[in-house]
Amino acid sequence: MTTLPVLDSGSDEASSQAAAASEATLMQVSGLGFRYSRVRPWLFRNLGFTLERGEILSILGPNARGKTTLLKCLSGLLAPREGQITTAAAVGYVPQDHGAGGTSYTVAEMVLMGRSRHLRAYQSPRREDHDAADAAMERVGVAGWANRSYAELSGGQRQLVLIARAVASGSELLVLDEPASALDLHNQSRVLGVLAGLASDGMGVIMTTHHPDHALHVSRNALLFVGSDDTRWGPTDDMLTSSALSAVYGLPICTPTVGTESGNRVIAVPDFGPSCRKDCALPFGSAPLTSIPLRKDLP
Ligand SMILES: Nc1ncnc2c1ncn2[C@@H]1O[C@H](COP(=O)(O)OP(=O)(O)OP(=O)(O)O)[C@@H](O)[C@H]1O
Repeated sequence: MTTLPVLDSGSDEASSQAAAASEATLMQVSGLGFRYSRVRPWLFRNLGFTLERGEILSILGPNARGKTTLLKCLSGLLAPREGQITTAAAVGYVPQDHGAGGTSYTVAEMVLMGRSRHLRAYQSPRREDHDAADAAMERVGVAGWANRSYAELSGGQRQLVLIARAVASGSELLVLDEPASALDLHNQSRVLGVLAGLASDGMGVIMTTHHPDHALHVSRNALLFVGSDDTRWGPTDDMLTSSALSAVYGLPICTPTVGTESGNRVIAVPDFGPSCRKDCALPFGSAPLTSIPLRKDLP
C-alpha cells in the first residue's frame, strides 16, 4: 500500500490505514478534505470510501461540486488538505478534457504514450510496450483507428483512445472523469462494457458520471456529493434513491423498474418540469412512472 501525499497528514495514522487495508482493497480513503486555498470554501470534507479489486465506483453530484478535484486527489495530481488516501495500485487517470491541442500524433502513438511510466528517460518503447498498446487498442475497440490522426477524431472517439492509453499503462486502478459524457448511446454502452470487463478481470474503476443510469447499471458502490460537508458512500441501489437524487439535483427524480432486453432494471427519470412538450403521450403527473409496464407485460 502507498499513501499519497496529504498536506498536514500524520504519517503514523497513514501507516495504520495502510496496514488495515485488506488484500482485496485497491484504495482506501478516509476523512478527505480539499479546498483550493485557505480563503476558498471547502469542496469536500470527511469524504471516505473503500474500493475493492473488481469493483466500479461511480461518483455523482451537481456541476462544480468538486468531483474532478476529487479525482485529481485520488490520482496524486493534487494533494488533499486533510485526510488519508492509501492505494495498492498504480492509478491511470483519464481526464474529461480531451482536446487534441494541436498534436500530430496518431492514435497508436497516443496509446503507446501510456507506457511511459515503464520507460527510462529517452528510452524507446520496447516490443512489449508496442504489444501492450496494441492489446489495449483491441480491448477498447479502437485498433481500426491506429494510423489515424488523433487530432482528427471526434471528441467521443478521443475519449475511447484515452481510455485505451490508460489500459495500456498497465494500471490496476483506472480513474476516469465522465468517460461516457461525449459518447452516443452505442458508444456509452461500449465504454460501460469495457469498464465492466476490466473490473471483472480484477481491476478497480472509479468514474464520475452525470448519468445515474450508468451508475445503476455497472457500479457496486456510489459516492454522492450532497453538500460540501456531506458526501455519502455505499451500495449504489441504497445511494441512488429517488429522494437522494431529487435532493442532490434539486428536481423530482423517480427511479422506476422497467423491462429491458437483458432483464428488469432500475432507471432514473428526472421531471424536467414545465419544458415538457405539451403533446407528450404520457405527461408528467398524469400517471405515476412506477406504473410503466414491464416488457413482459407489453402487448
Ligand atoms: N485550479 C483551480 N483553482 C481554483 N478553483 C478551481 C480550480 N479548479 C477548479 N476550481 C473550482 O472548484 C470547483 C469544483 O470544480 P470541479 O471541476 O472539481 O467540479 P466538478 O464537480 O467536477 O464539476 P463538473 O461536473 O462541472 O465537471 C469549481 O467551482 C471550480 O471553479
